[in-house]
Amino acid sequence: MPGAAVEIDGLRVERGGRTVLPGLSVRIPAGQVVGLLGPSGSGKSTLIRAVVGVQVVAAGSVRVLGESAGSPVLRRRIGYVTQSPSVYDDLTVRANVRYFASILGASRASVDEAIAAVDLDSHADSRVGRLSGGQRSRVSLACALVGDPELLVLDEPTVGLDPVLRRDLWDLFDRLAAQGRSLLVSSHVMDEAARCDRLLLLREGEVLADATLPELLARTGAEDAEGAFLALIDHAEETTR
Ligand SMILES: Nc1ncnc2c1ncn2[C@@H]1O[C@H](COP(=O)(O)OP(=O)(O)OP(=O)(O)O)[C@@H](O)[C@H]1O
Repeated sequence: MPGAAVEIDGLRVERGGRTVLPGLSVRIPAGQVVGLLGPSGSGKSTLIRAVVGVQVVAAGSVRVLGESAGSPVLRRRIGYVTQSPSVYDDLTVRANVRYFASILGASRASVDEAIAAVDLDSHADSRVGRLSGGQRSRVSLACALVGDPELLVLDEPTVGLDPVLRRDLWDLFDRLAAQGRSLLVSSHVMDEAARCDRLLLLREGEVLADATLPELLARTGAEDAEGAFLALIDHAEETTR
């Protein structure tokens, strides 16, 4: 197994007076696409926030690329895309990506590369406020890619995208991983599990499974990711009853 991009030990997070992550420990390998899956409210976004260093943590440690999560030196090494696109509506696609490039000290050429990577060349000079929801999320992704990050953390990047765009984005994730980058991608679209090198299934803030899809299928006897996850969740509920 390759080195770790993220190492989490005993992570406890409380939000709104509730314990959301009670004591999570996990290791996310480098150079792979790791899918973070789980029911709504299971803590995926909270875990992602802890990895990028924007979540108040009650206990435990989160190490990212060998540094403490949230450390300023990580800012240039991590690309983070939140669930709602964080881009400027009144600027063009190119101006948005250029803005992030200038913050990160990235080259002009990398602006065009990032726009091409998300297949928005033909909209580079359109104002973001005039784009569709799926196009806006791709602008966000281009802004995250432009700094050439070692770790990309993407919270539901394919929501609202049609099947062709979803496939194209997963192809892009594969290419980025093949270049040695690490990706942590949350999703609740189960067929996307098949595109991940490794899966992390959360349930109620705990890791229910941390395995490859073939391992999960072998363990549960299910035919697909959805069947495997349902079997694991049913099993977990039976044992806690
Ligand atoms: N800002 C907040 N304040 C208080 N509690 C929150 C806040 N955001 C999320 N929570 C709670 O934390 C828990 C985990 O939420 P989180 O957003 O991490 O789940 P998720 O798995 O990403 O869900 P989804 O798939 O619906 O986005 C939920 O019970 C939620 O109610």
